[in-house]
Amino acid sequence: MANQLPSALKNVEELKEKFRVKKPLLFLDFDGTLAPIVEKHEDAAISEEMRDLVKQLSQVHPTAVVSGRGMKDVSQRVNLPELYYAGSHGFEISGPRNFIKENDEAQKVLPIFDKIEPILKEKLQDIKGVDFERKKFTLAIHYRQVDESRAPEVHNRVSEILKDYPELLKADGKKVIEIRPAIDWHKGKAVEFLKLQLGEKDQNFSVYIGDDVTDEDAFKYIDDGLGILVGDHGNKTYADYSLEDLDEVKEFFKLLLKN
Ligand SMILES: O=P(O)(O)OC[C@H]1O[C@H](O[C@H]2O[C@H](CO)[C@@H](O)[C@H](O)[C@H]2O)[C@H](O)[C@@H](O)[C@@H]1O
Repeated sequence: MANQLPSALKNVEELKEKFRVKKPLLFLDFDGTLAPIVEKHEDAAISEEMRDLVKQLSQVHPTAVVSGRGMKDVSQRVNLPELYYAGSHGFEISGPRNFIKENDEAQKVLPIFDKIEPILKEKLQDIKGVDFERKKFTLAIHYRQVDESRAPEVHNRVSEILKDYPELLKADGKKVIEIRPAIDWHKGKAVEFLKLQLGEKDQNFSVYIGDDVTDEDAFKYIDDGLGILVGDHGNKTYADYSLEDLDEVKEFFKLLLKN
């Protein structure tokens, strides 16, 4: 059981009771929550069953997907055009009827990403298995396929280069380093923004489901709802409940859909 948190499955009736008082808005992370973690980031996929459950849920409760992936990438993988999507850890947001919102301050940092990407690639080229994933507003350096003994070297080399770029900061995820604009914006703030698009002011209750340390920004930030941690990322969590894995996520969705 993740982090000794109470199980969202075992407490589902209590949660549904809360939903009767205030209408829930659902915020769902992608990798590790809707799609299983796999070796190569480009192979991640949502199952038909999970997609169908998210579709059904979104017809009952306003739903958004909040991901570290690029916005286009995650929206294509989920492939439910009726949903809102926050990509690049919330720096880019899209929604139905061509809704687009990008973080203006982060736009200014884009040329620095263009500059630093080849430098990092050159510095890390001798470490077998390092893989880059450029999103519009963030750059991921994956090391899932790097020999474990060399992972600290990847971190150290990236930190060393970033010392010259105060406009960027280094964050960690599951076997990935995420380079982000050094701006006070994250998944939690993206959720606050999305609440205004999806719900009515002060009338809703936010439910955020995620598995990674970057989801903690949302767990911490949401003050009118609850967080559900999938699995265990090994760090302190601000979530309120847990689900063990994707099978439990599906089970939880099925119970939410039951009258
Ligand atoms: O916020 P999320 O939707 O959970 O995205 C977080 C990162 O997920 C992806 O990387 C992770 O999943 C990969 C596929 O399972 C895995 O190979 C990798 O080790 C994980 O870190 C994605 O590639 C990143 O861009 C996201 O930021």
